[in-house]
Amino acid sequence: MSPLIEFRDVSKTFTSGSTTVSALDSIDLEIDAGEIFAIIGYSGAGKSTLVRMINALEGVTSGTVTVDGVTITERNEKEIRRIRSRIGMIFQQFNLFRSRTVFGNVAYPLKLAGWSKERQRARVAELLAFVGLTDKAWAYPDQLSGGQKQRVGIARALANNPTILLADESTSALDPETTQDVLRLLKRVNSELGVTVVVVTHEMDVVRSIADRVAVLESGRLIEVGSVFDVFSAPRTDTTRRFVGTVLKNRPGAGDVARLRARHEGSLVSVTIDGDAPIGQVLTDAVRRHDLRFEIVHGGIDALQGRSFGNVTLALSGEPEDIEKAVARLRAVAEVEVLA
Ligand SMILES: Nc1ncnc2c1ncn2[C@@H]1O[C@H](COP(=O)(O)OP(=O)(O)OP(=O)(O)O)[C@@H](O)[C@H]1O
Repeated sequence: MSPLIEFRDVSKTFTSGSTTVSALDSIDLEIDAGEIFAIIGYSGAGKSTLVRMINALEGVTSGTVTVDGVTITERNEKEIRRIRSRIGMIFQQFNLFRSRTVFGNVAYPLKLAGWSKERQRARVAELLAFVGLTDKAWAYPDQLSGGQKQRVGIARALANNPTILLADESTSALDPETTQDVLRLLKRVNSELGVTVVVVTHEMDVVRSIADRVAVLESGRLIEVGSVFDVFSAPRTDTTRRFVGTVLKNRPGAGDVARLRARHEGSLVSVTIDGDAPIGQVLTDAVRRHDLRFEIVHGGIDALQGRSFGNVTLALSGEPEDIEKAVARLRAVAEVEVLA
């Protein structure tokens, strides 16, 4: 099956006066129908530029972008408008019309598409029920909380039954609890309506909460792409490791190791937990068989896409050969590193 969204060797440069900025550099990326795909990167990495190419709000300098089999970078305005009508978008600042009610905001794209008043009413009622805002139909945006405003944004973006929803930093203006509410709603948009969702964010917690796959952008280049589990459990670049470190307790850094060494006797051993490896059982056996003691001194275990994942650092003390044997047994079930 061909991907729903495909970037082939896409580059983008912005030129103003004598300065040229490379916003995107040779991007190859595929997003499949039905997935929740996240694009993460620091400010200026090129995330917005990339996502805005999907609905042709941004053009390419070179390369091609194909959406549902149509190479939009080669199409005229009229054809682009037709494709755009199948793509919804939500924004960090919600972009609602302040002078229109919630009903008026959600009905707006339907009005533009020439729907009758009666059909508009029925569709808006359905959308407001879906996002849980039926009782706010006649409120104005200024009377709503940030989370409610984003729900209106989502209802409006869904009005024309899009196949793709683009969410550009859609929770960045919200507190953590409201963020989770909105992310749960986006998950329902994906699972109940079958909409492919592309989320742009600088927060790894958003990626962990919602995405199936993630791409990491740095200075306009795609440095990593994979399932959320794979990227979190085995990040291949320092930038990705830093992002992962913001939500998961990782292997201790150099400063942590020095501190741990000063406070604990024995060997420091870092064990990566992935799935249901019987780490506890191996440790209990080792303690029983050899004269060994252990202390858990750093780390934590979390759930990631339904699997346990994390890292714990143990201080193992006892005879060196017994520690070696215990480490060998741990190595049989997990990734283990003896910290220098
Ligand atoms: N219209 C423009 N004119 C000139 N430069 C631009 C324009 N749009 C983006 N850029 C530059 O392109 C680079 C990528 O910007 P982009 O907004 O895509 O990054 P981002 O990862 O979305 O960042 P942020 O999280 O801060 O929004 C930046 O260096 C930015 O300054």
